[in-house]
Amino acid sequence: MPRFAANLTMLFNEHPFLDRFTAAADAGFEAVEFLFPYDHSPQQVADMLHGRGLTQALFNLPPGDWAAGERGIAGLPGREQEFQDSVGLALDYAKALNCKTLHVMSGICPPDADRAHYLETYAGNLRFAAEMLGKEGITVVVEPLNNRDVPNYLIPRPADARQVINAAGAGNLGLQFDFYHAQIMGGDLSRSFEANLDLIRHIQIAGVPERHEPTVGEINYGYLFALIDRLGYDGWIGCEYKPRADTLTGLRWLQQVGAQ
Ligand SMILES: O=C(O)[C@@H](O)C(=O)CO
Ligand SMILES: [Mg+2]
Repeated sequence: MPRFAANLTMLFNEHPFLDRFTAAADAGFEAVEFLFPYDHSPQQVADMLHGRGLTQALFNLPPGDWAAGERGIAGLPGREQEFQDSVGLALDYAKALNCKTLHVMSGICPPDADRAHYLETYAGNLRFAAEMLGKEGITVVVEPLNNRDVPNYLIPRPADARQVINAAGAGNLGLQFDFYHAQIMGGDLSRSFEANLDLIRHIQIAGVPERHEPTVGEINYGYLFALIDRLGYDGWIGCEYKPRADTLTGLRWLQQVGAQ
């Protein structure tokens, strides 16, 4: 059965961020992930993580001005210096958390912009990040985001991620395969997962369409978990969903798919 990591951005929101580590450990998780740790010092976050013997599966580089609608800056022409500085900041956290997988968000490409130029920019910045972070044994991942939740995201489909990873051409670049986004962008999940297995370094899950518990909605995760095992993926699977009610009650889905 796959190994699940609690996404602390979405789960355990009953607690302040730093208390979610304890809540996840108490619920039986051995690993966590989250979007951004930057409101707290690396030491504060590391103390909570290591205090409960948890593994940090993944987090994201700074995304630019999130409140203003930015969803990453790595594909935005003219933001290269800011991006390079953000790699250094993320590295400080990754070292403190002993985190070996970091997600670099591409950003949004306005409909009237030169998409090829954005893709070139993203590939160049991914190359930079992969080289700098690779010295610490870190893998850099690209995640396609569906264009209903994030209109005009530069990388909406696994095929777009594959293209830019190939263009960047570094061995420590990979794909973050979020079944929620992949389903919304066309589905065919089993075949798409298998076709991209060579690049997949992290997985995330949620129900579709509401992004609630994996057992709520149109995706048959019991089938997919068996497939994931059969194909030999042994990395973490991030539980990145919005609980319908409280987090602990919602975690009954783990029993329903035979995971615990
Ligand atoms: O799927 C998501 O939304 C996240 O994994 C992410 O990193 C961007 O918001
Ligand atoms: Mg995701």
